[in-house]
Amino acid sequence: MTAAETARGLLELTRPVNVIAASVLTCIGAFVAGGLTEAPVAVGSAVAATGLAVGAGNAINDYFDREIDRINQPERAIPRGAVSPNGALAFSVVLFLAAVGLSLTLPTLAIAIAGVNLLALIAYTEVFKGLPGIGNALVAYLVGSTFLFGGAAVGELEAASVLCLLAAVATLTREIIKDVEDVDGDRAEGLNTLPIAIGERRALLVALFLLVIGVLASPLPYLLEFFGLAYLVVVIPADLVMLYAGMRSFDDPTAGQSVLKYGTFLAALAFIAGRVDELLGIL
Ligand SMILES: CC(C)=CCC/C(C)=C/CC/C(C)=C/CC/C(C)=C/COC[C@H](O)COP(=O)(O)O
Ligand SMILES: CC(C)=CCC/C(C)=C/CC/C(C)=C/CC/C(C)=C/COP(=O)(O)OP(=O)(O)O
Ligand SMILES: [Mg+2]
Repeated sequence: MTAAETARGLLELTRPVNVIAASVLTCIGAFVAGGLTEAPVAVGSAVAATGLAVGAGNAINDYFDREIDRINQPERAIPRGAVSPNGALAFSVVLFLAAVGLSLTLPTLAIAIAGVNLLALIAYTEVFKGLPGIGNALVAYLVGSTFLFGGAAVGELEAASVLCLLAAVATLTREIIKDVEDVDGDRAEGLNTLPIAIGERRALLVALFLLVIGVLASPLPYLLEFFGLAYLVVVIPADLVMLYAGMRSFDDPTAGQSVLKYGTFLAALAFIAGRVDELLGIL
């Protein structure tokens, strides 16, 4: 294995798209709290801590999942041999320590959120992932908490709390669909995920029900006057993409969860557009 292949493998372990996306969510949490100009250093530290934590969480997840991934995802860095299991674990520890170091420079509430999240990321795969719905709910909380983390970094949580709930519901939906996609490897490893516990179709119905709740609640940031009209202009198409993804998952969970992921990215863009419109009065 060349150094370049190992470096590529280490980068893959972090799932850079998720690292960037989650970091943007933390930045949005600070942005809607009015913090980008008031506390730029704290926002920068929170964004960097989020990215490092997500990279660490993804790397340790692949370390613990290396046997499942030999069935479900053999092309991943550890099963294909690009990174050794111990190398992945050491890499994850370094990222976790860097996230802790940055988090300790933040206000107390942000430190508390980071502490809970970092412990949750370490415990997720070995403790919570195999519990029906519990592991999904923990990942959903972790994604939603990025908004709280960004808001806590600048001391304002009201708007961030609403975004937290919307992101958590959409993530919970996607996590359930992903478990339907992974049912073979998870069953081989003895994991009692939601689709294994209640059946794949019922799990998808639960996921779709949750998604409909989230979509129906999605106008709240506009109705509560956190965001301007531009938010609705962008979030309504995002809602339609997410609903399509939820329904597509019944015949193709792989396609459904992938389309849903990009629907949530469009929803995150709606948060940005809504806040900019609120500040500048564009629409
Ligand atoms: C209804 C409404 C308006 C919902 C808001 C949706 C929203 C903005 C959700 C945020 C989703 C997002 C951009 C998450 C960041 C990326 C991330 C860390 C996702 C969690 O990853 C866990 C996942 O299991 C990893 O699998 P994969 O993505 O396939 O690598
Ligand atoms: C704000 C701070 C300090 C931290 C935030 C941490 C965040 C946003 C975490 C996002 C969720 C995340 C990265 C969870 C890690 C575990 C993980 C990758 C769960 C999904 O993995 P599996 O259930 O094994 O499914 P796959 O490995 O097939 O994707
Ligand atoms: Mg995994």
